[in-house]
Amino acid sequence: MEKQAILLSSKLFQKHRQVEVVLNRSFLAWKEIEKSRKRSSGISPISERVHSRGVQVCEILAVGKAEEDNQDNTKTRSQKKAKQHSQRYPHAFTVSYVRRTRLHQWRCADATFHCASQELCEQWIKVINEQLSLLTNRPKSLLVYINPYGGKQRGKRIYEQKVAPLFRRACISTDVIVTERANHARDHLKMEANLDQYDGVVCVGGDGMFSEILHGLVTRTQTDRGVDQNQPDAKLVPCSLRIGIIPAGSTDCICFATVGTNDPVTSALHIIVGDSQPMDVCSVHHHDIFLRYSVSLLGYGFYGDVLTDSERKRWLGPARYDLSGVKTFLSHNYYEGTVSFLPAEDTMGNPRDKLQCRSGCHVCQHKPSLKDKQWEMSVEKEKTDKDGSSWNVIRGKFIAINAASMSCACPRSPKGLSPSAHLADGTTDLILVRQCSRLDFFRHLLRHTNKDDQFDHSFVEVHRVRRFRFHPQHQEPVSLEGLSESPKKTGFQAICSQQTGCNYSTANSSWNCDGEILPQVAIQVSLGF
Ligand SMILES: Nc1ncnc2c1ncn2[C@@H]1O[C@H](COP(=O)(O)OP(=O)(O)OP(=O)(O)O)[C@@H](O)[C@H]1O
Repeated sequence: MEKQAILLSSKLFQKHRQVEVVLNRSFLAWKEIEKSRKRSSGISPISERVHSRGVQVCEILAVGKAEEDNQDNTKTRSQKKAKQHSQRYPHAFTVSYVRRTRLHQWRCADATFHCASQELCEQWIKVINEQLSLLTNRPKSLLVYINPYGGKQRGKRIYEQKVAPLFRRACISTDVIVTERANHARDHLKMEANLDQYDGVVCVGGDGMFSEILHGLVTRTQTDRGVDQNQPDAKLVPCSLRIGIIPAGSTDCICFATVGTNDPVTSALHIIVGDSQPMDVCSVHHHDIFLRYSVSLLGYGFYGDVLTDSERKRWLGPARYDLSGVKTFLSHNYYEGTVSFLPAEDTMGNPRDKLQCRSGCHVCQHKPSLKDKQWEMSVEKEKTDKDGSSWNVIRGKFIAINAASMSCACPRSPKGLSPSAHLADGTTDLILVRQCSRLDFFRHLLRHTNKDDQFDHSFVEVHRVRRFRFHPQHQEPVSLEGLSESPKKTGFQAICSQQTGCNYSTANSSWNCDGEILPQVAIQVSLGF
């Protein structure tokens, strides 16, 4: 590897120990040199034990003058020594940086260095700041939406106590909006927010809140660029702003699948250092009318029923999912319909290859370009128009039909619904669970929590697809009014019961679209970007 030129190197003090601190363009390293006498075979040579530490410049959050420590906390001998040193060398700077702890968790650590002179201290601060200013992917200004009612209703506290101090430390300016109603953030993003002044949007909440913000931002981008969302074949224009998630919901599945944990501090640090992860967005239509976007799970049958039931138990908090899960499992409903899908034949991975999608994933990086996709789309249309041969059609009775555009891992199911699903390869994993015994379905569900292959059952099949459609066997009541509006969270049954002449049939389930219930059962789904 090419050795980088040293930008600055000095002998400084960290606590009472002397350290050699070296900075190059990508790394800040400090090494402590401790002299100790070792006795061996009668002679006493002086040996040097070297402890070295370091941090990549891209993981330094901030550098600044160290705050004076006026507290009298000198109890031990080493604390006394450190205090004497800091009095002798009062000019000090603190580097705040990312420290990786257990399993994907990040913490903010501080290293304070005492300098022999004020000039040297200021030089260090200046040179490190110059290097930080070269990192152009870092946000400087963020628009933050907090859902005060998500999860255990701790969103505001989590933001103020754990996140805001880190943003301040990293000199990120923020405009904070605490939402006052459902869809407040979506509507604000769609119509009011002056997006030019921000580098990103932060969502403090759960998956439902993320979905709101995604809809606001994607819709605003399409409207500004004249894209008709009602066209299932329309190529969506990617959003220029990134969305950061501070988990404060009940499941936080999207945060868990992208970061590997649902920890607010870790997420805040990823946002500060400018990490980003592209994400596939599915558009869901009903007879050429746009319904919603989805980035994680579209689930009909089991997961649709769990959500419908759990929405009536919101007062129970996150525990509602467990209760509704057990109730739905015991009901053991299955639903008849036809699933048609266009397999993703040109993708490098498959749903059972046990490859986990991570940041910089090579499968996502080899996703076909927009140009290839446009070509593929016209071929696909020709084939479909002539004989429909490129679409696979499956009719049957299903306990669950799930489309996972990401693993959908969460603390309840660390592997997720589709452990090898990719975040940005332009596909979704379509999982069909056919009618089976309650015991078999239980075995399948159990495999989401252990190492066994959850697709290795005769009644389960999985396909990596670019598009799919579903038609229920039983006619659904039709009301096209207000379809493209976000559905209320009261469920399909409740929506129907409010409409005269609408006869809901329990022969149909409803779609759970990233934690929201869709008002229609027959849907077409295509990958958007
Ligand atoms: N001020 C508010 N009052 C009531 N509802 C709100 C408010 N702000 C946002 N919401 C709605 O609350 C719903 C749930 O929020 P959120 O996703 O943050 O929490 P959750 O449902 O507990 O978590 P998860 O989605 O991870 O299960 C969202 O659909 C969002 O539209």
